[in-house]
Amino acid sequence: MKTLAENRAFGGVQGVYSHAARTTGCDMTFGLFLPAEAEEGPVPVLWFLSGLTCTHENAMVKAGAQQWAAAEGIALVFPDTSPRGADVADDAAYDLGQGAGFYVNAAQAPWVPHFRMWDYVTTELPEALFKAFPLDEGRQAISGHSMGGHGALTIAMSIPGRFRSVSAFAPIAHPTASEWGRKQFAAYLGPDESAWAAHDATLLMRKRGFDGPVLVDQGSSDQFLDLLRPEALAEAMAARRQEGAFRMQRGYDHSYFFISTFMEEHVTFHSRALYD
Ligand SMILES: N[C@@H](CCC(=O)N[C@@H](CS)C(=O)NCC(=O)O)C(=O)O
Repeated sequence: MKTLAENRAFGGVQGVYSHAARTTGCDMTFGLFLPAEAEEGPVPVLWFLSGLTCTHENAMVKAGAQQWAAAEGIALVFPDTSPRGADVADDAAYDLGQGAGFYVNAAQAPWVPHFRMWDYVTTELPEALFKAFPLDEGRQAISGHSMGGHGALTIAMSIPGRFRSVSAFAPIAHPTASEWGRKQFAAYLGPDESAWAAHDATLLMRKRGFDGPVLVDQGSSDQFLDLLRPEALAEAMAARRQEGAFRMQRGYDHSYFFISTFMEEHVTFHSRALYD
């Protein structure tokens, strides 16, 4: 584990670290905010998965989460969104390849050797984090934006018991019925659509839901609404009688101005579950 930066923030430390990852076969960089309480012992942790074109850095510098996490004594993890490097496959489009890992394990060329973001985020990074930092493995929550909201929802529903709460900002809510999903699943997972269902938040909500509270915020002026398909997830939550809330926020778009506006509510939402 290499320390790239550590800055004092809100009484805690905002760090950036990198490590050689076996799942993705390349060096991976992540951000980790530790609140002051981490000096005394393990603290609860909130994962934040980012969207298309993002690195570990976007949410770390633009979401404004640290002040609220510091107030609640919660750590924040900001993973990267894909493997990276000159020898890692890429695509000219912004929504495929580097910066667009979609939190899946690729099953076909040219993505197979490196694009294993599901394994990286659910297995390898947690192992590395809980070994190296004072984080409480028994108190985890997860959130994310857009492609990262898709990642947060699908991971939370697929690993019952790991996360106490899940939230999302403008998630890609029904990727098997959207070009933000069909294109990438065809590329990474292959043409057999039966393999795609495990990575669709709406389908997972219909099938099993989440054993804990769910909070989804969506801007009504989001420029990507037709690709995100929030109504499908809202319908699935209602049909399942899922604990939680789906909120349309009038006039907000897809940007980090929207995310930072509602970040305090998301952190306190998770804090209630983490300290329950
Ligand atoms: N219009 C963008 C679409 C990508 C986009 O809006 N990405 C969102 C997540 S889906 C984001 O967080 N971008 C980085 C940022 O705003 O810092 C593009 O074509 O590059």
